[in-house]
Amino acid sequence: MPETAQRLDGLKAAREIKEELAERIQVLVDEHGITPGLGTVLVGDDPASHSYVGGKHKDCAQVGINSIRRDLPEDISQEDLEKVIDELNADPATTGYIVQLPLPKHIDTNRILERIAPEKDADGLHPVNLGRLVLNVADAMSSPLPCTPHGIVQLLVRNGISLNGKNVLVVGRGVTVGRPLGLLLTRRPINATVTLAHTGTVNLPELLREADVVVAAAGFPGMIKAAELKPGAIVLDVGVTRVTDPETGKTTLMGDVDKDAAAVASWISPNPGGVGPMTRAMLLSNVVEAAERQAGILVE
Ligand SMILES: Nc1nc(=O)c2c([nH]1)NC[C@@H]1CN(c3ccc(C(=O)N[C@@H](CCC(=O)O)C(=O)O)cc3)C=[N+]21
Repeated sequence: MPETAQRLDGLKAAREIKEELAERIQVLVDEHGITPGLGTVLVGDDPASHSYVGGKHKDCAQVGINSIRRDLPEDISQEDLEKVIDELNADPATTGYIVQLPLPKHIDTNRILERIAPEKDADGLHPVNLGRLVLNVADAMSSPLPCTPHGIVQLLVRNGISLNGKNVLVVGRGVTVGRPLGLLLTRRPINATVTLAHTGTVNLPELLREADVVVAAAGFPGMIKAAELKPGAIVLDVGVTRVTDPETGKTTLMGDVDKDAAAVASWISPNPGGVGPMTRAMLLSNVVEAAERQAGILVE
């Protein structure tokens, strides 16, 4: 099928955002003597997690953010991991940091995430920061936004797309994407009408037919088919699943949206090259913003 949809190019938008951040970092360094630092906490040796964390440090080097990397053994105890969190909370060189998810099964993830100092939460996933989003008081002055939802908004805005009054179907209720995205898109002035679908949803085909915008964040490769979309829909493909070909042993990344959707949609985010790079750009943005708050640049 011919591809008619315009591309929501995440690599291009992320490049623009990184250029803007590099200028703000220069101001922080020159005028305030602060070099922002991003810390990553990585437990175990999952290859996908290693590749993501490696990408984040490469991004940091490009824009002038220092990298603080804590790679820890798979069998680390809850107590020892909490000690690392406490160290990063106390380390002035670490402006913001993330704990790469998923953590091993023996670790209580929520207890770890709650221990991160909210002002150093680069993911925007600390209960205090998610709470500010629920209360609709999250802004650059006070707290970070979750990276993937914020990246999706930026990708649309930077392509001149407004969601005002549009029917947005979010497929997936995960804590990093679906749930906070619903909160973000229903704020003024974004003003979207959001439906949050999940594995318990019984009428997904009907919801898809009505949706002006579809955000697929379910983690089931190829689950959204071209024929199910409303013609002209705007499609954001967030899901990433690593699929290994049993014959060649080669691993490829697959999104939640069928490739043929590009013949039906008006706009589509490629995967890879769409929302993923935007998530990383927003992580950098959260670190720079945290440093600006610390420098007193962002005050009311
Ligand atoms: N605390 C925490 N924060 C996260 O933000 C977080 C996490 N844990 N755990 C895993 C997921 C996944 N995630 C991605 C980010 C960028 C790409 C990305 O940039 N992908 C490239 C392709 C990269 C490749 O080839 O591997 C692309 O879409 O073009 C993908 C996935 C962040 N996550």
